[in-house]
Amino acid sequence: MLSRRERLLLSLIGGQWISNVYAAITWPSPVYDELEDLMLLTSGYGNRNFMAPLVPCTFAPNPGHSVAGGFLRVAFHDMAGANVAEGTDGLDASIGFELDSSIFLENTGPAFNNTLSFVSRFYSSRASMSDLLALAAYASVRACGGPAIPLKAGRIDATQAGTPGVPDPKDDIDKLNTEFARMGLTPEEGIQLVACGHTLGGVHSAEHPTIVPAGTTSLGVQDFDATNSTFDNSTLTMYLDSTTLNPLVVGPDVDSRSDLRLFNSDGNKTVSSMVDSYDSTCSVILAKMLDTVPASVTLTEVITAYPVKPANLALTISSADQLVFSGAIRFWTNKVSKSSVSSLQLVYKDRTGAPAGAIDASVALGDGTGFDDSFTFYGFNASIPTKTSISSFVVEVSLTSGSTVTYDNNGKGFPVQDTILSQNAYSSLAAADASGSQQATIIAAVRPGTEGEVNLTVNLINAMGVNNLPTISKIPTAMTKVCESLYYDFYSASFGVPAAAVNGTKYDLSAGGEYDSFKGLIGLQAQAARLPCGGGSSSTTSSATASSNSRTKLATSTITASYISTTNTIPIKHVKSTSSPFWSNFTTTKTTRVDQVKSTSSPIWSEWTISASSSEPVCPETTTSTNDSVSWVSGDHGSIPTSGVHGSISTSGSVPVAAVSSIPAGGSSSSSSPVSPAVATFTGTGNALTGSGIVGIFAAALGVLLLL
Ligand code: HEM
Repeated sequence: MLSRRERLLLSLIGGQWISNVYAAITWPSPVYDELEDLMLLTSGYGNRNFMAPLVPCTFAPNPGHSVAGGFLRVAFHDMAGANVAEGTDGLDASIGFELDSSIFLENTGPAFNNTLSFVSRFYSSRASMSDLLALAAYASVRACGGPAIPLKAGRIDATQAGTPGVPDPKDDIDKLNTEFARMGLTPEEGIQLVACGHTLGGVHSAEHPTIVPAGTTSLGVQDFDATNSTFDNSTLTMYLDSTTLNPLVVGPDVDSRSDLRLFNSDGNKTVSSMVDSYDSTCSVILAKMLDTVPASVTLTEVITAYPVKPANLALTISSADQLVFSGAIRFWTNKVSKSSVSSLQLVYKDRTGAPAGAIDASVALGDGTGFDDSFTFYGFNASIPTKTSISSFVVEVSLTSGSTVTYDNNGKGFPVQDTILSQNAYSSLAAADASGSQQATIIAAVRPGTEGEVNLTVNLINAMGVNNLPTISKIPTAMTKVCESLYYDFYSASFGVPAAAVNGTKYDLSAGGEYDSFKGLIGLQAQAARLPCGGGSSSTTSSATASSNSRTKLATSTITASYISTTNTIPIKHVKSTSSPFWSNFTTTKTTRVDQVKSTSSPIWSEWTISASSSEPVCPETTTSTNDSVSWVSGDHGSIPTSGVHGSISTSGSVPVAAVSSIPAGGSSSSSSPVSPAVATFTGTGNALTGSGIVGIFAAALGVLLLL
C-alpha cells in the first residue's frame, strides 16, 4: 500500500505532475530531522557515517564479537525492563546504568560498552542515546540484509537504572512468558522476537562457559546459525530440520536451552509459520520492541525520507542592507530521478509574507545514498535585501519533460526566521589553550526592537562517565550588544569548550521567542571577519564632497568638532561615505563651555563633542578614493535639530555653504554682535578616519546641523 506521500508523488495526471507534493511530515521537526539524516545518509555526499562499523556486517573489532549482533542485543536488553502496565522503562538508554553484572546478570560482555561508546559519538541535543540505540538496532538488521524496521524518533533518556528484566536462559516457559507479558508481548510475539534476534551473532564462551564450553569453538563463540552475519531465516530452518547448532537449543547446558523451550512451547507453530514471512514478521515485531518506551514519551511518526529537505540554511549579513541566503536542498531521487531534473529554484516570500522573488538552486553539489534512498544535494547562495528579507520558500523543480513540481512543505512553505541569526563569518573558535580548552565567540545578529533578552545556550557534551552515558550540560549565557547596523544589532557571547567536545557541542540562540538552533562549532575560523556594524541609508538630507579621502581605521577614534548650539538634541547617529559599505557610528556628548562670555543677545554657548565610536568598525580597513561624497541621514540615523542654533557658520572648502556662525576651535567670543570669524574650524583628534575626508564629514555634518 502506498503512503499518502507516495500516492501524491505518483499522481501523474495525463503526464503532468500535480503542482503540490506533500511530505509526510512538516519541516522542521528537529528530533525527527536529525535521526532521519543519521538513518538515511549512509554514503556519498552528506554521509553521516552512522553505519560505518556495520559495513560489512561481519565487522568484529574483537574476534567473535560482531558489531551487528551486539547492537541488536543491547537494544533488547535496554528495552527488556519495560513494564507496560505501569508505563515504566523500555527503550530509554537506562542500560548505561545497568552494567553492574552482579545486579543485572545478563548484561555481560563487551557489546554494551562498545555499542554505547559508538552511538555516543552521535549524541546531541537532538539525538538521545535511546534514539541512537534504536537506530543502531535498525542499522544492524538492515546492514546484514534484513528488512527495514519502521523507526520512530523521540525517545527520552533515563536518568537512573531501571528494573532488571532480561530473561535468563534458565527461566522456565511460564517465567519467560510472564516476562514477555510485562514487556507487552504475547507468548507468540515473544517467540517471534527471539527468533528475529537469534539470527545474528551467537553465544560466547567467556560470558556463558556452561552453554559454550571454552575451547569448543575457535573464536570462543557458537553462532546461532550457519549464516551469523546475515539477517535471515536460517536460524529457523536449521532449527526445524534439526541441523541447528544454536546452543540455546542444543547446547550442553540443558537447563539453558531457552530457545528450545520457547520455540516448541506451541508445538513449533509460531516458528513454522514465520519461516516464509521471516522479514515481514521481524520488521513488525522488532518495531514493537523499539517502540516500547516509557508512557511519558511520545514518539514521532515513522521516519521516511522528505521529498525535499533544506540543509545548512544560513542568513549571513554581508553588508548594511544585504543578506546572503545560502544552503542546500536535499532532493529525494527515488521517485523523481536526478536525470529528469532540469533546474530547481526557491520561490520565496519576504518578511511580510509577500511574494519576493526566486533563487536559483540548480547547482548539484553531490549525491548521497542510504539503504533504500537516494538524494542529490542542490546548493544555492544568493543576496537578498535585508530590509525585505525572507520568511519562507517553496521549492520548484523543473523537469526535463517541461512540467514543474512544487514542494511546499504541506502547504506551509519552508519557514526561515530572520529575527535572530547566528553569524558564522563573524564568530570564531580559538585554538586550544594550555588547559585543552578552546574559546568560542559567537556573534548573533538580532533585528532591532526584538523584545526580551538575547540568549545563547551551549549544549556542552560531557563525555561518557561512570554511568556509561554521555550527558549534556545546558549553559545559558546572556549575549551582549556590541554594535548596531541599520537592520540588525550584533550581540556576542564567549564560552570555553574542551577540545574533545568541540565536535558534538551545539549552541542555540534565542531572542523574542525565536530561535536559531543546533548550531555547531565545526568550521568556525580562529580569526573572525570584521563585523559589518553600521546601518544603511534611508534618506539623505545633504551631502558634501571632500577633496580627497584616504581612510584608515586605526586603534582609537575620537574626533572633536566645535560649534555653537543651544539645543540639547543629539544631532547625528551615523555618517557614511559612498565609498564605504558601512556607516560610522557617532556618539555625541555635550559639554558646556566654561570659557565663554555670554552676551545679552546670545544664549548660553555650548560645545559639542562628536566622536566616532571606537568600539566598532567605521570603514573598511583601507579605502582610498577621491572626491568622495559624504552623506548623512535623518530618521534611522538620528534627529537633526531644527531650532536653538545660535548664529550662523560659514563652511570652507567644498562643503556646501551653510548660513551659520562659528567660533574658532577652543576659542570664545564676548561680542554681542554676530560671532566671528565666519569660518568654521573643525578639528580631528585621534584617528577613526584619517585624511581630509574627515574634515569633509564633519564639516558637512555640522553644516546641516546648523543650517536647519
Ligand atoms: C528469552 C529471551 C532471551 C534470552 C534468554 C537470550 C539469551 C541470550 C544469550 C545467553 C546470548 C549470548 C550472549 C553472549 O554470550 O554474548 C544471547 C545473544 C544474543 N541475543 Fe539473546 N536472548 C533472548 C532474547 C533476545 C532477543 C529478544 C533479541 C533481539 C531481538 C536477542 C538478541 C541477541 C543477539 C543479537 C545475540 C548475539 C550477540 C552477540 O553475538 O554479541 N536476544 N542471547
